[in-house]
Amino acid sequence: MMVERCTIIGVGLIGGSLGLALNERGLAGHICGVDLHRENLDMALAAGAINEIAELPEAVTGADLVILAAPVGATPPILRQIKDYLQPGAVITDVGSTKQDVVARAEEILDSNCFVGGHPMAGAETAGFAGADPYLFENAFYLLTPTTRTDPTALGLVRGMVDAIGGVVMEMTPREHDLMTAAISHLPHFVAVATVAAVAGMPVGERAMALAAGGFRDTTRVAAGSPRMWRDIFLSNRKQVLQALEYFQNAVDELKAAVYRKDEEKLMNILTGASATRRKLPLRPKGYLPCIYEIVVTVPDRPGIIAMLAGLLGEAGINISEIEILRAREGYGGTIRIGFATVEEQERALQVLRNKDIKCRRKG
Ligand SMILES: NC(=O)C1=CN([C@@H]2O[C@H](COP(=O)(O)OP(=O)(O)OC[C@H]3O[C@@H](n4cnc5c(N)ncnc54)[C@H](O)[C@@H]3O)[C@@H](O)[C@H]2O)C=CC1
Ligand SMILES: O=C(O)C(=O)Cc1ccc(O)cc1
Repeated sequence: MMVERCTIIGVGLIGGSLGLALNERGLAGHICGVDLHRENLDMALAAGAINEIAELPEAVTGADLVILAAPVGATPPILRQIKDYLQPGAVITDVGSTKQDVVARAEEILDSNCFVGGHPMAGAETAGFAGADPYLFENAFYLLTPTTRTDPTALGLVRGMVDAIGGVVMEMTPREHDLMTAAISHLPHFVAVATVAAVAGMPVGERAMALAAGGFRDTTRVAAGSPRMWRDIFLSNRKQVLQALEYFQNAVDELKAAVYRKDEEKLMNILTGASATRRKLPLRPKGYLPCIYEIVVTVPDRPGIIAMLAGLLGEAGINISEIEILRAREGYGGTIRIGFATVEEQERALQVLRNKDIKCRRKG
C-alpha cells in the first residue's frame, strides 16, 4: 500500500479514473471522494473508485494524499477551503491541464512545499465519472511540475503513484508545461471550437455537418469536451494560448495568401511540410505513448480480417500494444496500423504476416 488515506476532490473523468486505478491495485487504504454532483459520487462509490463520500473541508482530515481533480479554476478556492484541515506531511497534488498559475497559487495559498503539480496526458472529451477508466493512465505520459520549493519526499510519493498506475513520469517546469500544452492541446482545442462555430454559422452549415465523415469529425472531436473545463484552461493559460494563436494566425495568413494568389508552389510547400510533419506523429490512441513500433497492413475488406490478423500475431506470441483502423470503406479494403512495444515484435510481426502473403510495411 502506498498511502493509508487519500482524498479525491472532483470524482469526474480524471479523479474517478485515478480512484479506480488506485483502489484496483490496492494502493490506498481508504479513499474519500468529494464532488459537487451527487450523481458522480454515487457512481464512484458503486464502482469502487472511492470508499466514502465526504464533504469539504473535513474530507481531508487525516489524509496522506489529497488529489485535486476539479476544473483548474476551482483549485484555488478548494485549497483555501482545505488549508487549515491538512495534517502535517500531507501531500497535495492536482491533475489540472495548466500548471504555472495553478502551482503558483497553490504554493502561495498553502504556504508550504507539499504541493506537487501534475497533469496526466490522457483523457477524453467525455466529462463525468461515467467515462472513468482504471487503465486510462497506462503507458500515458504523466507530467509533473515540481518547483525549487517542492519537497523531494512529496515529489517521490507522487512519482510512485504515477509509476504504480502505469503512467510514464516526465518532469518539467510549470512554464515549459504551459508552453507545450498551449501548442499541442489548448491551440488544437481552440481551433476545433472555432471550426465548429464557423461551420455552424454558414448558411449550408447544418446540412453540410449532417454529411460530415472524415475531416470535420477528426479535426473537431475535442470540441465536444466540457465547456467549464476548457473555459478554465483558456483563462488559466491565457498568455501562452494567445501566444500560440499568434503563430496560428501567421500560418493561417500564409496559407490564405497562397490560396488567394493562386500560388501553386507556395501551396505545395506548405501542404508538403505539414503532411510530412503529421505523418511523423506516432500512433497514440488514448494518451501519449512514449515509444511504439508500428507496422501498416493493407487488407481486403472481408469480415473477420482483424480477427485473422490478431490470431496470426497471437499464435506467434506477439503482443499487440495498439491497433487502429485507418481506412475501411465497404468493398475497397482497408489499412490497419498495429503498434508494438518492441522493435523485435515489430520485426517478427512483419515476418509472420509476409509469410502469409499479407501486404505490410514498417512505419517510420
Ligand atoms: N478531460 C480530460 O481529458 C483531462 C482533464 N484534465 C484536467 O483534469 C481536471 C478534471 O477534468 P475532468 O475529470 O475531465 O472533468 P470532469 O468534469 O469529468 O470532472 C470534474 C469534477 O469536478 C467536480 N467539481 C467541480 N468543482 C468542484 C468543487 N469546487 N469541489 C468539488 N468538486 C468539484 C465536478 O462536479 C466534476 O465531477 C481538470 O482540471 C482538467 O483540466 C487533465 C487531463 C485530461
Ligand atoms: O480527448 C483527447 O484526445 C485529449 O487530448 C484529452 C485531454 C484533454 C485535456 C488535457 O489536459 C489532456 C488530455
